[in-house]
Formats: sequence, structure tokens, C-alpha cells
Amino acid sequence: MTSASAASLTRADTASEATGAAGLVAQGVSVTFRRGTQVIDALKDVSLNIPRGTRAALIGASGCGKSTLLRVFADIVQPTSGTASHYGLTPAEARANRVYALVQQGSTMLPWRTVIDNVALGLEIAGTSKPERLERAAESLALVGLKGFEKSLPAELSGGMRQRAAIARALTLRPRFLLMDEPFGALDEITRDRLHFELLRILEETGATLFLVTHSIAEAVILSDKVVVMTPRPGRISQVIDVDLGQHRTPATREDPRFGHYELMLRRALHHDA
Ligand SMILES: Nc1ncnc2c1ncn2[C@@H]1O[C@H](COP(=O)(O)OP(=O)(O)OP(=O)(O)O)[C@@H](O)[C@H]1O
Repeated sequence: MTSASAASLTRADTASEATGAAGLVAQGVSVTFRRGTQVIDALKDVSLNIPRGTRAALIGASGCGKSTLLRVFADIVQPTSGTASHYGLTPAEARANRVYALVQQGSTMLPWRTVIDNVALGLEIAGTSKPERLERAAESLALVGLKGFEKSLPAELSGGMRQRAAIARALTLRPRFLLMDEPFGALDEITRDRLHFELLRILEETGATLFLVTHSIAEAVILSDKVVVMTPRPGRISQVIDVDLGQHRTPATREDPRFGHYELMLRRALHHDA
């Protein structure tokens, strides 16, 4: 670990201990977008607390504000009112300290750089030495099952492999929080399935907190300990459902009767809000 990243983690941990802060916290977050005379209330008074180490999914109808909430945590959208924090740090501080990493659907890579150089880019920008960044990028590529493709160009990878490389790029920064916005949305079902269990394994290995935006009820249930359900726009949190399917999940978890029970609960919660 670089001294810079060690310092940032120490700082984040100290902030967490000092404030007794949970992992990811939103307090009364509202977001209103204004474009000309058009006013869009995307989020209304959202309060949320995702303890560190939790795997959380955010689900709700299209346009209800899921990506907006994730972008508030990622310091891309500023709340009109309310506050958001990671380990007691503001999103801007969390960004500066590389406490989180963001993976979005169809994350792009620089086409002229090899996969490993793309994955190491964040560390390069952070000023990490070349040997260390290549070592860490290679470790992350191995975690997502892309060992052997380090020297490939992005165009030589399949869509699923590119998406795994985007996840590796995020992991290389050793984030405490993984913010993922529909990271598997464009993938075929078999690849998505495999990536679900790779992601769960990576989270077990790294202990990172997951905050995942998804449209898929089954994905929310298999990947998370907590599913946050949002109402249609303006997005508010209608329910937080604890998914008690154990820490270690496998494809057989889907055959557990409780899996079907949680799917049904979520379906009802979403329809109730529609
Ligand atoms: N930068 C922006 N400027 C103006 N309006 C925006 C902006 N970003 C989002 N919106 C609006 O805010 C609302 C919520 O959008 P958001 O992308 O957060 O929804 P979502 O739940 O993630 O949708 P989907 O599931 O379809 O991806 C939508 O009405 C959208 O048009």
C-alpha cells in the first residue's frame, strides 16, 4: 500500500471512529434539477444509513432517482439540501481520499492503452510508482478472472471482459466503498451470473462496502444484505429490506426458499409504490 493510500485510510478510519459514523450516510438529501423553466425534483428528503461492510442494493422504477443518489455519494451531483457522507467524510473529501470507487454501466477504457495500463490509470494519476501500480493492477485483474489479458487492448476483450476490467480498475484503488451503477445491465445472463459471484467473492476478500443501483430484483436479492426500495419520482425511500441469506452465497442460494420469499417481498414493495 502506498503511504498516500495508507494515510487516506487512516484518515477515513479516524474520522469514522471520531464520529462513530456508519459507512454510507444520507441525511435529508433532496436534489432538484433546473433546466430553463423546467424543475425536476429527483430526490426528496432521503435519509439512509449503510453500515460499513454491508452489501446494499438500491432499486426502484426507472427515473426515480437511483443514479442521482449514487452520484450524490460519488460527489458528481450536489444535494440541493441535506448532507451525505462516507465514514464521516463529505463526498468531496471521500473522493480526494479515494475512499470510494465508481463503476458505471458501459464504463469506457482508453482504446490505445493496454488493459493493465487502463486498470492502473487511477494509480498513475495518484502518482503511485510504476512497479507498484502494475503489481496492484495485475492483482485486481486476477481477482476478476482476467489474468493473462494484461497486455490486450480493450477492443480485443468481450463486453463482459471489459466490464470486469472496469471493476478491476475500481478495485485497484482499494476502495472502502464500491459504488456501482447498473454495472451488469448490458451483459448477457450467463456473464452476469458469473460476475455476481465474482463480485461477492471480491467483497468477501476485501471487506469493501457495496452500494449498487440495479433494476433487477433477483440481482438485488443475491448480492445484498440490505435492499433499499425507492418510490417513483421524486425518489424517497419507501422500505429497507434486510436480506438474511447469509454472508457466503453460491448459485445454490437461489434455490433456498427464502430467496423466492425476498423476491416476492421486493416485487410487492415495488408494485405497492407504483
Ligand atoms: N443532470 C440532470 N439534469 C436534469 N435532470 C436530471 C439530471 N440527472 C437526472 N435527471 C432527472 O432526474 C430524475 C432521476 O434520474 P435518475 O437518473 O437518478 O433516475 P434512475 O432511477 O437512476 O433512472 P433509471 O433507472 O432509468 O436509470 C429523472 O427525471 C431525470 O430525468
